[in-house]
Amino acid sequence: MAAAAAAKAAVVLPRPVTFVTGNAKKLEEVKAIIGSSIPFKSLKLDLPELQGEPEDISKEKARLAALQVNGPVLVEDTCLCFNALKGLPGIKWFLEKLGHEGCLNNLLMAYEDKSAYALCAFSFSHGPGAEPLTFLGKTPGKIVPARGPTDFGWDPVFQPDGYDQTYAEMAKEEKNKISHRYKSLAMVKSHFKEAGYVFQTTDDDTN
Ligand SMILES: O=c1[nH]c(=O)c2ncn([C@@H]3O[C@H](COP(=O)(O)OP(=O)(O)OP(=O)(O)O)[C@@H](O)[C@H]3O)c2[nH]1
Ligand SMILES: [Mg+2]
Repeated sequence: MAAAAAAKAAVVLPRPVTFVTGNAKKLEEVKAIIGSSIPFKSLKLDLPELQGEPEDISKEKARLAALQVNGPVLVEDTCLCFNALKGLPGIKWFLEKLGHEGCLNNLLMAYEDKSAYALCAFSFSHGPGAEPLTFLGKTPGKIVPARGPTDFGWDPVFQPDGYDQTYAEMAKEEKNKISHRYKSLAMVKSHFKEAGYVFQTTDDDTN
């Protein structure tokens, strides 16, 4: 077969990827982890809080975001899952309504098993109508009484396995080397590297 025929044609995308999120803390971490490896900009949109399995929620978020952006998008859905509760509670309303003690500690009072995992599902869609690709990153740990700064969700009550500190107590750079988000984005970055996407940019695409 001729080399030219064997070479994979580059997929051309109409603009840089838009990372769609309504969560400023997620965005901070995503910027730090992605660095300059993927050309992206961010857009603050509050997408609907869907219910279901994390992978399905993430894909549906990507479909909705691609329609709104009319171009390639990255979204993520993150959940904190308790093994004693078969992966629940997952969703953010538990934390928002009940707080760290009420929700995440008291909920586990009846169980000896305090083990949990943080799960991040990034989805990438080429654009409206394209089937999203999903990348799952998981960090195992346990639920502990809150320790450390309280500026990001359940970080103070999640202590990753192999560490004495909660996510909240760790330096950001340390969390970003082991987190669910880091692991999921490592797969996203590999995908982009292998796919070799070519981005066409317009004047509207500057941050
Ligand atoms: O302590 C934390 N450490 C983290 O690393 C982390 N990542 C997400 N979260 C929280 O978990 C829920 C996810 O819900 P979620 O994925 O739907 O996000 P969101 O609605 O805030 O933003 P988005 O959906 O617009 O992207 C929200 O309450 C987030 O604040 C985290 N909390
Ligand atoms: Mg959300």
